[in-house]
Amino acid sequence: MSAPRTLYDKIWDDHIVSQDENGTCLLYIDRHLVHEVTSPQAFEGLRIAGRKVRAPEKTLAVVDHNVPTTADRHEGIKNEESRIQVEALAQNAADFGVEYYSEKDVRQGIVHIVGPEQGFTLPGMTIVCGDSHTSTHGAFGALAHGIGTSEVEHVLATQTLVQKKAKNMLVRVDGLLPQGVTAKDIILAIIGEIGTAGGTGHVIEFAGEAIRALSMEGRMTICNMTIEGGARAGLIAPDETTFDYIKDKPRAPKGTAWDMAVDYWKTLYTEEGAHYDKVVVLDAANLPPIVSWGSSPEDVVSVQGIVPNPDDIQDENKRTSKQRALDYMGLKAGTKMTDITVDRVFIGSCTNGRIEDLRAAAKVVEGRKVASTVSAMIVPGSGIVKEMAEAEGLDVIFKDAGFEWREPGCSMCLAMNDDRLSPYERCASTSNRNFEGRQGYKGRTHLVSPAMAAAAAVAGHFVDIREWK
Ligand SMILES: CC(C)[C@H](C(=O)O)[C@@H](O)C(=O)O
Ligand code: SF4
Repeated sequence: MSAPRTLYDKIWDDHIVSQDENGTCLLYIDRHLVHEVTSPQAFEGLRIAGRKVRAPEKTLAVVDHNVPTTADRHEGIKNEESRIQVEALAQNAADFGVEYYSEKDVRQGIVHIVGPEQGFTLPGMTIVCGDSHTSTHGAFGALAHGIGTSEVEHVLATQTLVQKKAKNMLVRVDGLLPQGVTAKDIILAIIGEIGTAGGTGHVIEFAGEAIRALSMEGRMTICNMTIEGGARAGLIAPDETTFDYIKDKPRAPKGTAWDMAVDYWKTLYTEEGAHYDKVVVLDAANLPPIVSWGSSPEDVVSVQGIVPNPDDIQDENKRTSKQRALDYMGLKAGTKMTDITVDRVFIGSCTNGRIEDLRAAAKVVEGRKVASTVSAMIVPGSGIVKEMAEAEGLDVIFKDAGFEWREPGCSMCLAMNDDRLSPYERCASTSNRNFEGRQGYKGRTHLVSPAMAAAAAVAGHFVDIREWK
């Protein structure tokens, strides 16, 4: 009998085209997502070599990073650099016969929100994109990770990728989340515990009662940020929640193909006794809402906590780097997190720009007003999310409260379009990265859940959402 296998082992084994003596494999790639930032040279490479895209039907292109999020974008993109990148993708998609969602298409949005929404992302698949947050798709029990531009070219040309297998890591989250605590808090707490290098060389499978209880949106939030914990990819075994989400999505299998697919998807779980190289266990029932205080996603504390004191750190390098983070963030050790005021609030990104995130934020702000000291914006992750939200009247709730209601895109998650922080502005953000300059030169980012961001917008400072009435 063969040794029990993990979910990762199974998907890996199912996609091996060939294998070297040193273990390097050629993997078959089921789905390739493409955006405007990391694809221009890849398409250019094909052009120069006179090659075609091997499997256009397994490739989907969408613009997200550079598109403006203001309503007037439909009249054309004013920023020259952005316009050139967006036009290049449109041209490349047309030239190579790849399906493309432009900023005028309701299906357009952040690539990692679009894939699942269209049923392009399915369990058991290998999925790549020239983007680190491709790990998001692991929520469906797909092996999904980011690749570099030369690999984008390789996948476009061959529909395969050269890979070495990573190790297996398990993160088990037991118990159930308390009221007000979300998937975002789980993943921030995990990264706080394992550090940004904690998952290096591993694929993390998330399991346990708390993960099972999450919606697909919550699972995507968790897998999205796996990459911030250093792992190659994140995985969650598919179950009824997954199948319910996928059913009837535009590209999902239909009829008997659906039944056959579900039968296969049900085999995608880790077998009893399978080996993990590393195991981390967390208790969801004791988790508080989390806020990041520094310039790394591992710099996190409970909203009831204080800004930590770097002097307490033994390791000199670490002490210096955390002191630098405090200086950058303009914070003093010992400050209560709830005393920190914010200037901006950004609700969106591939971490938290889905319908459930907007519902959670709307629930918090309904009938209230954004503080006069705060400027706040909601950026739906896709045109479909925007449409759904508007059908439910969420846009009205947000606009009445004083939020800006924008068009879909990466927006202020990264300073690659017009949405950005000014120097020293402090932002409660539902995105995934808080590096120096991430949201704009000298901007200060605090990572939080959508409900926490919404509450900060109203209060003007961080508040414990568990006490929100
Ligand atoms: C621009 C892109 C290559 C980048 C990534 O790979 O993640 C971006 O999406 C990000 O979040 O920093
Ligand atoms: S929303 Fe942010 S993290 Fe996601 S793909 Fe866009 S820039 Fe990257």
